[in-house]
Amino acid sequence: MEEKKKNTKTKTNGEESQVFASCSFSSLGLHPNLCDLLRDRMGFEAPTLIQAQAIPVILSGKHVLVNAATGTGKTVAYLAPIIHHLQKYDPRIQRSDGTFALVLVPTHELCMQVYEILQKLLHRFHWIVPGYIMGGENRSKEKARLRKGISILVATPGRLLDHLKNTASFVYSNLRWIIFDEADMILELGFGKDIEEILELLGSRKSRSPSKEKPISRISDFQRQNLLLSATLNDKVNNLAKISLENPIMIGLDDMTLQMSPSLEGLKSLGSNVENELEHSEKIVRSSNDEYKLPVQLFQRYVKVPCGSRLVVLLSILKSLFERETSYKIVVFFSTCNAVDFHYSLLNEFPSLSKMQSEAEAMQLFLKCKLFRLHGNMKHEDRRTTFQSFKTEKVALLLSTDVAARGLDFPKVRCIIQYDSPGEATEYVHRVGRTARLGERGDSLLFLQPVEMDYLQELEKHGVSLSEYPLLKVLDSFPVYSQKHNVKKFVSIEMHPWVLNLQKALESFVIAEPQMKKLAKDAFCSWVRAYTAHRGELKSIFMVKKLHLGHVARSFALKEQPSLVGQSFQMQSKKRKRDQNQKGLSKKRKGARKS
Ligand SMILES: Nc1ncnc2c1ncn2[C@@H]1O[C@H](COP(=O)(O)OP(=O)(O)OP(=O)(O)O)[C@@H](O)[C@H]1O
Repeated sequence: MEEKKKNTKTKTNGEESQVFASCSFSSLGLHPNLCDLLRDRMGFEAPTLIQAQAIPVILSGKHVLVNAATGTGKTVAYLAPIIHHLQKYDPRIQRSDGTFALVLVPTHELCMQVYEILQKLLHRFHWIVPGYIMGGENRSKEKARLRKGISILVATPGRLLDHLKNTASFVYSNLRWIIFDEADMILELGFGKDIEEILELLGSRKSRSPSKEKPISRISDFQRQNLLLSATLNDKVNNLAKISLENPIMIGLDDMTLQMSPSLEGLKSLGSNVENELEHSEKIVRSSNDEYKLPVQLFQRYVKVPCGSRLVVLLSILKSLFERETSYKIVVFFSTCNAVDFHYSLLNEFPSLSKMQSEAEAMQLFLKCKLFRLHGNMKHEDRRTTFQSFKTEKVALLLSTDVAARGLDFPKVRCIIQYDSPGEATEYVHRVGRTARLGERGDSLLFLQPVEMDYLQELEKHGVSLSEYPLLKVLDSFPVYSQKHNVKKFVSIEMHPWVLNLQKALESFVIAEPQMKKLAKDAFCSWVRAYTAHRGELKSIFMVKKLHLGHVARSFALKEQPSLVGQSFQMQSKKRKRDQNQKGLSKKRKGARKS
C-alpha cells in the first residue's frame, strides 16, 4: 500500500504549503464504498485541497476547468465523481451500454497511468469496465475490446478519432463525460483539429445543435459534462474551453486572474470563484496574471556552465547527488531522442569500459544507480517497461525527452535536472512538477550557458525564481588523481583539473568506440537542430549564432566538431545568410523603387 499522508500541511524552506483539506471524502458527497476504497486500497485518508474543491462541483454535473499545481491529485478529482455516478445506475450499467466516460490524454504513458488508477478505483465496482486505446497499439485488439464494451475509456486523440470513424461496434450513445487531462499539451502537440472533429462526431461541440447529432441514449436522464484540467493554461485551452464547456466553473483560478489573463479572455464572465460556492473549500492558492503555480516546497536552482564543460558537469553533479543520498531518484530532461540515447549509452558503458583511468578513478565515475531512458522513438514495449520499472526503483536515474514531462507520477523523484533548456516556461513548470508532488520535498536544477542567462528573466515573468547552484564547490569536492596542481588555485570551470581530466577520459573513450562516436555525432547534429528550433522570442536568448560548435562537440565528448555535420550546418547558415542578404537587397530595391 502506498505511504499514507496524514498531515494536512508540509513545511519546507520556512514556507508552509497546505496540501490536504480538513474534510473527509465522504463529506464531499462520494459513495461510502468509494470512500472506503480510497482509504483502504489507495491509502488516501483525506482529500487534497483541489479534490475538496473540485469533487462537489464535478458531482453537481457542471462543466469545469481545473487549473492546479502539478502533483495535487487532479486525476482522482475527476475519476471519483464519475465512478460515484456510474455505480449508482439502476439497473447496473452493462458492457453493451458502451462508453460513458472518455478521458483524453496526450501521451501513452499518461494513458497507462490513468488506466492503472482507474483499475484500482474500480476494484469494488467490477461491472464498470475500464479500458484504453492509444497510438502504436494493435488496432484489431482494441476493436475487439471496444466491441465488448468499455465503460470508462482512456485514449490518445489520434487513435480515438480513428476508432470513431472506423470501428462501427464502438458504442458511445451513452457518453456522458469528456475529460481533457493536460488539455494544453493535447493542443500543443497539434491535436487541435482532431479534438474538434472528435467533439463534432460525439455531438459535444457547443456551437452545433447537439440534439440533432447526439446519438439516442438508453440512459436518458443525464446531460453531457466536459472537464478540462491542466497545471498551465494558454490561449489554445481558452479556445477549447469556448467550444466544449457550457457555463464552466473555474477551479484554481480566482476572479482577478480571469480578468487579467489575456489567455482566459471571454471566460471571465462565465467564471466563478469556487470559494464562495463550496462549503468544504479551503483557501485557493492565488495566482496573479501569467504566474504559474509551483509547489512551494520545490527548491529551484540553476547552474551556469560553459558549453564545452556541460557533459562533465552533468556527470559530476549526478555523481555527487547519488553519493550524498542512499535513496534517490532523478530525472534528467534532454531536448532530443538522440541526446537521450547517447547519454544513456555513455553512462552505461563509460565507467566499465574505459581503460584510460586507474581503477580508483573508474570507481569514482561510477554512478551507483539503475539507469533508464524514455523517449518517443523507443518501442512501445520498452517504453512501458521503463515507465513501470522507474516507478518502483528506489535509487534510479531516468534520462528522458519531454514525453515524461507531463502528468507522469513517479513516486519519490527527488530531483529534476533540465540539462537542455525547456524553452517555454510552461514546459519548465511541468518538468519540475515531476518532483515535489503532494507536499513532498523536491529539488530542480536548470542548466544554462553563460550566454543564456536571460532565460532566468523569462521565467521571472511567470513568478518563477531560481537561485544559483554552487558548482565550483561541488567540483572541488572531487579528488583529482595524478594531478600535481592544487585544486584551489583554479577558479574557472573549464580549467578545473577534475573537469579537464574527466573531459579527456570521456573523449578518449568515445573516440575508441565507433558505436559511441556515431551516437555522439547524431546527438550533436540533432541538438543543434533543436537549438535552432526555439520559438521566435526565445531565439534572442538561445542564439544559434553565439554557439561555438567546437564547444558543442565537446559537450558530446567529441574532440572536434563533426566535419560532415559541421559542413552541412555551416552550409545551411551560409545559405540562410545568402537568403537574408537577398531579401535585404530586394527590400532595398523595392524601397528604392518606392522612393
Ligand atoms: N487524497 C490523496 N491522498 C494521498 N495521496 C493522493 C491523494 N490524491 C492523489 N494522491 C497521490 O498524489 C499523487 C499526484 O496525483 P496526480 O498524478 O493525480 O496529480 P496531478 O495534479 O494530476 O499532477 P500533474 O499536474 O503532474 O499531472 C499521486 O501519487 C496520487 O496517488
